[in-house]
Amino acid sequence: MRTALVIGTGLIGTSAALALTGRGVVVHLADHDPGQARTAAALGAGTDEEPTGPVDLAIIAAPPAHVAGALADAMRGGVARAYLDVASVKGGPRRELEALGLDLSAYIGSHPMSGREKSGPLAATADLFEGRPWVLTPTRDTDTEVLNLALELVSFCRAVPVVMDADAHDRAVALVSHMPHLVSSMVAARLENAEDAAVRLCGQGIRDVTRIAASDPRMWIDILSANPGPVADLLADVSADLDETVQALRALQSSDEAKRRAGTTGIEDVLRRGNAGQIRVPGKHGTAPATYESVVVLIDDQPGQLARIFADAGRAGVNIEDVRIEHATGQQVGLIELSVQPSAAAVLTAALRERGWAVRQ
Ligand SMILES: NC(=O)C1=CN([C@@H]2O[C@H](COP(=O)(O)OP(=O)(O)OC[C@H]3O[C@@H](n4cnc5c(N)ncnc54)[C@H](O)[C@@H]3O)[C@@H](O)[C@H]2O)C=CC1
Ligand SMILES: O=C(O)C(=O)Cc1ccc(O)cc1
Repeated sequence: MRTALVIGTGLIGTSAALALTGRGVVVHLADHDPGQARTAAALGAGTDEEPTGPVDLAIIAAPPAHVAGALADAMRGGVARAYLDVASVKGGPRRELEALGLDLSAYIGSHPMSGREKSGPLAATADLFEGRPWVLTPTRDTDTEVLNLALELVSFCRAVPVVMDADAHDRAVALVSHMPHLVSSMVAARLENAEDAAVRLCGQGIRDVTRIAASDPRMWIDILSANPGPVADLLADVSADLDETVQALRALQSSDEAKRRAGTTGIEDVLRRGNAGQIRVPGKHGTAPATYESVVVLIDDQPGQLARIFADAGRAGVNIEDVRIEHATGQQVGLIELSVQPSAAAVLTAALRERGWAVRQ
């Protein structure tokens, strides 16, 4: 990738632009508020001058509700060879684009799983995405060149590509991002009218739990509006836990010893389930790649091959955690190494063989 256009130069757009500029890519910056693009340019993220011809990759980093419109305008203007968005929700924007009747072979949805509670270019950093998962949601229609440019972007930002189906992504982020965001807001909301004497005692625990509650509500209304069902289902589960925990705590206030014992059991249950969930949270840099298993496939170096293999993996219900592509010099074939969870390796191998792929032993 030599040239890129970032449309929406806030936290995410400017962070990607800084990373790309640092890798020698010529980056053009655009925002519906020209002041934001100017600020990003002043930070060294690129130039706010318009490109003179189509760039290699246009990155749409506007709020989710504006993604389809901004993408459609950019595609109709032919500003790039490939188009990618970074919105936190993937199913809705794709369906909006489909409804607009655009040719989506030059488009790929994506979502860097890294961000901050702050917005705007001044909060941006070149290393924001380092070591973090960056979800790509190619479909069978995605051109291989477009997928390759997206992989290049992820690699330039030193993130880890994870290939997923758009709706599976939306269910996953409901669990690991959207529902926790609301819970964080609800905990923080308890502090609004609390006494100063109490708030002064806040320690690291409540800082951790409430950090993301400082985010811009307008952005989160957009995100939650695009993923309401999965988030509501998860919050209903949290709500059931809350009801049981309230009952257990009330039982602890009882004068009846048996009830108090039941209360202790109830509290212990939620705390132990919390321990069991917490140990599954990967460290900042995700699960170590060493825990993945590789499935290696020989592919023809032809348009659409990569997108097809990812779509077949998605259909088999397997998430690709990482990809490495090796092109055999002078030959029309390449080797693609798909890293997956160990439990998924056999499933993926069988599913790909069934669909005619040359999976290596
Ligand atoms: N904030 C976070 O932690 C993360 C956000 N995202 C996604 O990244 C995207 C951008 O989010 P942030 O950078 O946090 O927001 P931000 O508020 O920092 O920046 C958004 C920028 O887009 C501009 N904009 C709005 N509508 C536009 C349009 N139609 N055309 C051009 N520019 C437009 C705004 O002026 C603003 O400068 C969103 O889709 C969000 O879901 C993804 C991962 C993390
Ligand atoms: O600040 C944090 O820890 C986040 O998790 C931020 C975040 C916000 C929105 C996303 O779509 C992804 C990440």
